[in-house]
Amino acid sequence: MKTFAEFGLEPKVLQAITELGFEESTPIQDKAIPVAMSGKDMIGQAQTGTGKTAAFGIPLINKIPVTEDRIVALIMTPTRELAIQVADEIGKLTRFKGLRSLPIYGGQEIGRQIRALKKRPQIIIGTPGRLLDHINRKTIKLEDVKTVVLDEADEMLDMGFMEDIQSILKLVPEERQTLLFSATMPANIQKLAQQFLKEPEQVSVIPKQVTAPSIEQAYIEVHERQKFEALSRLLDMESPELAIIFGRTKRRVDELSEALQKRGYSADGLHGDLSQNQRDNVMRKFRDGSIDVLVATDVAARGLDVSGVTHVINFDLPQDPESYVHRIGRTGRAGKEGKAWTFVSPREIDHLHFIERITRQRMSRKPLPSIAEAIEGKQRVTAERIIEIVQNEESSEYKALSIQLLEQYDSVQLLAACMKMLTGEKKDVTIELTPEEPIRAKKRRPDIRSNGRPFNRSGGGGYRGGGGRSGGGYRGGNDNNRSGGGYRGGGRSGGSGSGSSGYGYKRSEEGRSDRRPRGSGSSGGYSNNE
Ligand SMILES: Nc1ncnc2c1ncn2[C@@H]1O[C@H](COP(=O)(O)OP(=O)(O)OP(=O)(O)O)[C@@H](O)[C@H]1O
Ligand SMILES: [Mg+2]
Repeated sequence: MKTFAEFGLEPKVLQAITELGFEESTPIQDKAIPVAMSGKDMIGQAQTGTGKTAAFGIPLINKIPVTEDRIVALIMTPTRELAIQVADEIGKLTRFKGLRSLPIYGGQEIGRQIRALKKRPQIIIGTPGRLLDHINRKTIKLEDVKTVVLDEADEMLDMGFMEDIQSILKLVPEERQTLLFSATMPANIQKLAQQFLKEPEQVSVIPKQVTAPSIEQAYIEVHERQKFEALSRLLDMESPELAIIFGRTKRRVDELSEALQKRGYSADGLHGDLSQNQRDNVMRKFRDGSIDVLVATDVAARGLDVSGVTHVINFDLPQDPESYVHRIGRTGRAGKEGKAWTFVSPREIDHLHFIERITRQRMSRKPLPSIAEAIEGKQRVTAERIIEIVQNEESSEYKALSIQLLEQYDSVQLLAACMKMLTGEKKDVTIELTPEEPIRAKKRRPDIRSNGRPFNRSGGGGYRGGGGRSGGGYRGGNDNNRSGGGYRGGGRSGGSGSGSSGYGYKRSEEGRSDRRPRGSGSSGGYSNNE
């Protein structure tokens, strides 16, 4: 691991990194920053939550002169939320240097974006659809772009953005640097790379398995109709700080978040059919902790970095191994620990094993949490809250009455009554979810097993072959909608337990801004929200 000072970055960029609290570079940053600074094209792959954004962001910001007043860098992301989050991180990194960056995504009023573009940002972070819209309106010109980053390139392909990306890149001068990043690199990514990258250097930090080691993975075999009960017991037993629950379809997400609310959980849903305002709100509430359960489709699977996400629950089994890897990667980020639970119906068990094979990672089989475990979990949380109040001495105004009560009643009984009140009884409402079809095991190509390389990076012969999406309803329920979504004002931030892993994630306390929603990103860059 290096300190950032060793890369030969501008002092103002270094200062911003220090401000963010990054003390050492992560392994992918170690490898990718020098390559990016050399001007070469690059394919960068590393596990979820290992700092790929800064790996491309830092060299990008370092190389743009402050005097520049044209769009010289373009970053593309598959979803709106990700565009906003990346713009926020870029904004923070350029805080002292004072470059201007702007997120451009569907769902936000275009006039507002046009006005913001008049301030001459040097860096645009956008979703392909809306970018094209601006290009067609001539409100964005790409003739001066010198660096292009495709974040989550494989997902953009999967979402059918290939043509859009082609049209966009045709307008970018050949003389440019192109960087492509993702945690997963299915073989078809080579097609994109061949077309758009020039002799790219492959930079990857993939140890044995593609999922981050900090994530504990388990599954529960459960019938479709028992899933909700299983979920509510699991939530009680585990009492996550923040949890993301993935459902297969928009309807599922709507029903599930409503059902959770009815049962008294503080949950809300996110999917591509919500208005941008709604999406904004949900993300903001989740980031600042005013809801602690986010129910989402795969629209939230990629790239989102919300600190404090301790649990990911796959209420429905994901369609493919990549989706699994990215979904569970919303936890266990920046060296923190996380837990991933996956529900699988008996008929889907083959598909689960298929995912295990491709990710080269076993999930441990767990029984359905019992009612007793659920109750115990809830009581534990109550006890922790009580102890916290005791330790912080926050209850002195209750002392006089407490003494009186203790004179009359048994102390254990009193405390038990307090705990009962605090824990709250579960609201007894019947929940009926529309059942989802089980996922059928995907047709496997014979070369997958013989080749055995998860997320083959070397082209040819790997999982998914070169052929892009397989047809026939595979990924049918996915709703990553092309126009992306909007969450204004950034607020992502992830502190890591400093030095928790000795793996390059040290982050000093000053630099942490955990779960504090930020306003307009940072002073240097401007973001779209004002
Ligand atoms: N050198 C560093 N030290 C400490 N924390 C870091 C460092 N670099 C990045 N981080 C933090 O780690 C978290 C994850 O980073 P990032 O979102 O870039 O991950 P990623 O590799 O892009 O993951 P994904 O594959 O899910 O998109 C962020 O909160 C980021 O601020
Ligand atoms: Mg990322």
